[in-house]
Amino acid sequence: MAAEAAGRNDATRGPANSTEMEVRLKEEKMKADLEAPLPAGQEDFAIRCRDVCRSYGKLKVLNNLNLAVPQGQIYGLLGPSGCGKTTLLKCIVGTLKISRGHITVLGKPPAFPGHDIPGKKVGYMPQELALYNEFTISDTLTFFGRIHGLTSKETQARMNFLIDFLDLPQKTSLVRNLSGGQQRRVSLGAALLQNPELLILDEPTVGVDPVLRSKIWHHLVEIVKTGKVSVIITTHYIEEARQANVVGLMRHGRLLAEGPPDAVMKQHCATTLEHAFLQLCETSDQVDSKRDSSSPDGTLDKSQSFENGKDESQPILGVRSPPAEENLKCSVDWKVRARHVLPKWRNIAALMIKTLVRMKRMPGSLCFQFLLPVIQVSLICLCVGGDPKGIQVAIVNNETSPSAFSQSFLSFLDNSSVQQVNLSHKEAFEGIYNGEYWSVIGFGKNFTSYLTKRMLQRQVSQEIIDGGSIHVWLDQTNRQIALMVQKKLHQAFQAFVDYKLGGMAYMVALPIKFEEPIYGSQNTDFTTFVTPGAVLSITFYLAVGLTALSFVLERKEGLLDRCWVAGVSSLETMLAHLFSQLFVISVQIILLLLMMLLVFKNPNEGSLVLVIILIVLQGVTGISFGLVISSAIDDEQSANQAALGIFYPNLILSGIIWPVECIPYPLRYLSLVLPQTYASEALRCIMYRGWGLSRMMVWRGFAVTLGWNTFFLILATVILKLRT
Ligand SMILES: Nc1ncnc2c1ncn2[C@@H]1O[C@H](COP(=O)(O)OP(=O)(O)OP(=O)(O)O)[C@@H](O)[C@H]1O
Repeated sequence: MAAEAAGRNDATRGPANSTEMEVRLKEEKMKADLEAPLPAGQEDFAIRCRDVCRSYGKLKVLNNLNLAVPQGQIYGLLGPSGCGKTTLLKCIVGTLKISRGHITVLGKPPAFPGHDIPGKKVGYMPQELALYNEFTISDTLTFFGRIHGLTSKETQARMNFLIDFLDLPQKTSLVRNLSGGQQRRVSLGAALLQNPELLILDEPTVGVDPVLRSKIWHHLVEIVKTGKVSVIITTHYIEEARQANVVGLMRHGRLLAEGPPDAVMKQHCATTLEHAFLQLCETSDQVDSKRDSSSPDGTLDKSQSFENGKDESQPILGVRSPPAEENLKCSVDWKVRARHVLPKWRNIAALMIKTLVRMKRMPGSLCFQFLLPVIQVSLICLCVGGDPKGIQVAIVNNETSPSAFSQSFLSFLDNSSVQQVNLSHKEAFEGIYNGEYWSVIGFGKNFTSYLTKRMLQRQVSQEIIDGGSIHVWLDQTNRQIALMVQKKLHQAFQAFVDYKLGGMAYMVALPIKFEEPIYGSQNTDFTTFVTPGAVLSITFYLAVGLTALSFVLERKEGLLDRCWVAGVSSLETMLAHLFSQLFVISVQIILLLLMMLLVFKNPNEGSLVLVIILIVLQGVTGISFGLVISSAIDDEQSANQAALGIFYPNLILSGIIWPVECIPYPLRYLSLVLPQTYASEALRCIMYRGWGLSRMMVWRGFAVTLGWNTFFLILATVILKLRT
């Protein structure tokens, strides 16, 4: 149409020049040739694409493309790099959705419920290697065999054949130790494994030596002879496609020509397919430039023509557009639809075994994963929340007598925490200004007599009050140390007056009596507060770390697509990851609890079962959150940034290291909806108050955790589904 339109425009302007005439003649001739009916028996198509469009953002990659792969034949899809071949294959197998048009594969649209495409009817070899590097050849084929539901006997038989046919090394060889060519052959083997009805091979012969290349083509020719297997293959070696029954020449997202290789060469009077293709490209360019120059203003904007989708849509040669009858409405029984949606345990088991085998092959990494939480919780128990030790304080004591009160008082000061250094007034102040001491404690030379007067006389002068006081100058730059020094001084004074006054001590003591605590003990330290929240946080973030990269790497290596084409659904992928990581976090949690309760003697007044369930649920929430990151983000760096970026704000806002009550109000609402705020509180209530699920503060910790869990899992499944 575009060519006709261009022709009409030319006709109004005057006779076309001789080059244009030649182009048009060539075009007409080729059109007539390729529009000739196909030989009998080719009316059945394994694949039909009609007016298929697909864009990446504004880049229109497939442009009203029509293509038909006859049943039981080899179709060679040829075209320069970047013309859209891989995109088309991905649309055919259903890993990419088309923006417009229709595709039928073996009679039904891709991903049609119960059709097994994606599934065992199709063998797909993507352009990327899409192999697990830690697997052996045998593991690889066994994994795909499991997904396709082959018995181990069938898998073994096919494996032996493929190893022999593809000239592969021993089946116990690790994929990562194979050469590039060998790896590609293993990838081809995985596509051929289940004897699929449809083989979709994206450049299977790249990096393969000519002898094996010819062997592969020979095999393809053999398997299509039965008429039951169809093959679509892309290759950069145009000449090898002469062995195909039909070739399609693709450029700029549309098919320039489609037909048997001999016919294509004949009509271009070319001796090779490559020449024929070159000529087609030239003709296409001439038609394009002619169309450009015939636009009203002489400069047709190419992107505009792409946008309206009309000009570019028409193949310059007669590519047979399948009839409209293929707008078939396929109905499907609800049971089949339900089976299609429900996860298959076979696939989940295969994926879980895969993850466990990969873990087994990386024992160092697995041990590290098991030990990391134990190390982290040990560090927290050892280093956070305890009393500072060995704090140097300068003592300026102007009393010299050994029986002086000051000496007695200082003997009650806890020596493990406070290290006393006796100095002169000048040295002590120089030292504290130079940061050598955290405090200066001073006693006047009449401290003993003045303190006695303060204690016993009803009224005393200011001088006596001052002289009978212990003077303390603190370096308040470290609040914890300053608080500790103050606390130790109070304790020492209490012990001193108890010793000096015995039953009369009440006269100088603060009239506040702290009774036995209702919950916890008098000596509860900050570690006790931090540990439960820290345990949840460690479990959550290790689980995020375990999963955040899993899909990112698998997607990048084409493994997700390959599994998806083999019939694995997003939900199955998600559940398999969840279950296999559950194993890892279970071991982590057991080690962590042993360390916390038995080694560091953290108190637990409540149900250990509730404690374990809450920690496991937090781990599962971490896995689910990791799956969200993994499904939404494409590269490792961004996934790492997302996981790390969320770590600090969440830790600070969840009331783990400092009470939520300190958070100013608008921010506190945010804090309360985070996954670990109520959960940490619930864990503290179980462990230190011995509360159970009947208490709101406990059950709401579980409820919030479960809520986040469900939300993350659904979100991850939806994102993964939308992106495949
Ligand atoms: N995920 C993507 N996002 C954006 N653009 C993409 C994406 N994948 C492919 N493209 C672009 O789409 C165009 C077609 O790519 P495609 O991989 O289908 O080409 P191809 O014909 O298979 O090339 P080759 O033979 O080199 O593999 C290219 O311009 C490519 O840059």
